[in-house]
Amino acid sequence: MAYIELKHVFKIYNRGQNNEIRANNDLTFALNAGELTIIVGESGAGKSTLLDILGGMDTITAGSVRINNEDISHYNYRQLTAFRRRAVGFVFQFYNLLPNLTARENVALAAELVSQPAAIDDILQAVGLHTRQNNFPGELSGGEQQRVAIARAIVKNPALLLCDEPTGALDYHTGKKILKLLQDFCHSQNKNVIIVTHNQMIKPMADHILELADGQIKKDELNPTPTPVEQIEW
Ligand SMILES: Nc1ncnc2c1ncn2[C@@H]1O[C@H](COP(=O)(O)OP(=O)(O)OP(=O)(O)O)[C@@H](O)[C@H]1O
Repeated sequence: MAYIELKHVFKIYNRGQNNEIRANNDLTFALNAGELTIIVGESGAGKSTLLDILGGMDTITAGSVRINNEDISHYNYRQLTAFRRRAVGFVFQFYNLLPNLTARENVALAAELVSQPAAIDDILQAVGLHTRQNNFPGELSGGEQQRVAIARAIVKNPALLLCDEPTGALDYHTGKKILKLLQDFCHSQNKNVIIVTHNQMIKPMADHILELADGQIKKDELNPTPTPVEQIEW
């Protein structure tokens, strides 16, 4: 069953003017429940715009966006905020942690947003941060900070986890560990994980691959046998 369904989605900046930009230009696709999806494409292809739309952080110019049978395309600001809190976790390239809160406090704050969060101790353990939970972000390495960011996103137990270049600021080995965490979260808990990346080499880890160019879908492929992250080299 489709968990996400987009039909003829347009996101147009400066509509009708001669400098009109079609960041998303007629996107139609469906993602099944429980899929790890990788979205690749050149800079400016419209990947971040699409991720923002899927996460209810941006509105569309035309078309429809259904997520888990909710049509979010006509939601107002308040409805989108409620949708984001309830259903979506975000992981960004530069972590976006609150610097004056410890790792544990960053995660605890996110847990307060939802009615049924996961246990904070279990999540910190799962991302391997239980021994560093009382450290502030500035005292942690890039990889550790990204693990806090993932813990903060998954403690909400979101059905949909959106990741924008989650390994962009990390070295090869640390990046690989982060991707493994994301793949495990998706497959062990049957969650929907979407990763935007410039790295074409990690496509084999995905169940579903979307390639964007000039705001359009150039390829929409299913991968019935995703490769475990530890077996991928790049
Ligand atoms: N707020 C905005 N106003 C005008 N144009 C915008 C705005 N946001 C994005 N764009 C344009 O929309 C297009 C798609 O941008 P987007 O950030 O989605 O691309 P991307 O594939 O994520 O690129 P990158 O890999 O460089 O992050 C680009 O041409 C960008 O300049």
